Amino acid sequence: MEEKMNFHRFTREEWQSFYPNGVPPLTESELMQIKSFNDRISLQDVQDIYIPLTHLVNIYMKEYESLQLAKGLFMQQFVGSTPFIIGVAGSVAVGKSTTARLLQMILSRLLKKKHVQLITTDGFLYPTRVLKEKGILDRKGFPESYDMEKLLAFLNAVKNGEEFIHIPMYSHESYDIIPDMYETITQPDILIVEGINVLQLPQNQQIYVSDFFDFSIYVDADSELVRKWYLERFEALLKLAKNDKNNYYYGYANGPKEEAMAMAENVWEKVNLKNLNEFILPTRSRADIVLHKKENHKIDEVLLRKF
Ligand SMILES: Nc1ncnc2c1ncn2[C@@H]1O[C@H](COP(=O)(O)OP(=O)(O)OP(=O)(O)O)[C@@H](O)[C@H]1O
Ligand SMILES: CC(C)(CO)[C@@H](O)C(=O)NCCC(=O)O
Repeated sequence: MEEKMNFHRFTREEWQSFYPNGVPPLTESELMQIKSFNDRISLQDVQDIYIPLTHLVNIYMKEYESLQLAKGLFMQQFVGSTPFIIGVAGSVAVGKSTTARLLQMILSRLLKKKHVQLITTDGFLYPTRVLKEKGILDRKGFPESYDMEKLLAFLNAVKNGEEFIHIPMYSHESYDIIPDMYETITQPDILIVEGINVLQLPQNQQIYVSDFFDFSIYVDADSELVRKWYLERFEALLKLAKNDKNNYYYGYANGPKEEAMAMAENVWEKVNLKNLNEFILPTRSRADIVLHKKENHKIDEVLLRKF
């Protein structure tokens, strides 16, 4: 593929050999902690893929800190430390939040002094009420469904070291922004920002979201596989919805299964696959790292951007 000329391409074995030892493996309790948030995660991936990846992130961080210091010296000014921001992009249901959580856990463990926080851009979606007013309820996840000004202001506040920043929260269960509930970001050293839109170009703004990123990862897989993961996750959501009247899928969960699955297949095709092809996939070449997955979420290839 043309775009991939901009990348060094490594097999899993090659990538793993870049950091084969020199780091103590994760302890049993740390591995259990990882399993506890998703028991399907391959611990081999953690060791083979994520540990070398966090070391690469550390290299980028050291470079970033030294540039910040040199700029301060040049300006003859004290410049406090500025948070390092990592973007995690990719399709709906490709596994961005799982990757982002793994990265957060491993970075916190390897860099014990660093305060690592994680957010998703889902919180910056317009609430359903506003999407309806704008007539774009069926465009959820597309660029116009996000309050990009708010996301940019948030990233700016993080970089400027604001003490407490409150951001809205999104619920996959209610399929909406949760009213009056906020997440608080408290001066992290590293902030991981996960979302389908993190590498997208601006709609009307002067700056890009990615201008705030110091490192970025694109989680990639064949769209047929992602479709399968989307439908599997939907099935799991349906089970949870069965006895929960407040769940958006309550009606579907208690109706014929084929109807519910046909609806999800249609949403995949008309919304999420379309969004992937039109707006998400074209951002892949902007990432510093591409993690390519095959069946069972197994990472078979890692791409590192050349320049
Ligand atoms: N490494 C992994 N091993 C096994 N299962 C995984 C892995 N990563 C993700 N999954 C599963 O794939 C599905 C999608 O993952 P996840 O919710 O992390 O995706 P996402 O990209 O964050 O989705 P969205 O954009 O909709 O929030 C989930 O059912 C999750 O449990
Ligand atoms: C919230 C997003 C946009 C991204 O996480 C996605 O999960 C979503 O809800 N997409 C809209 C179509 C759907 O219901 O899957």
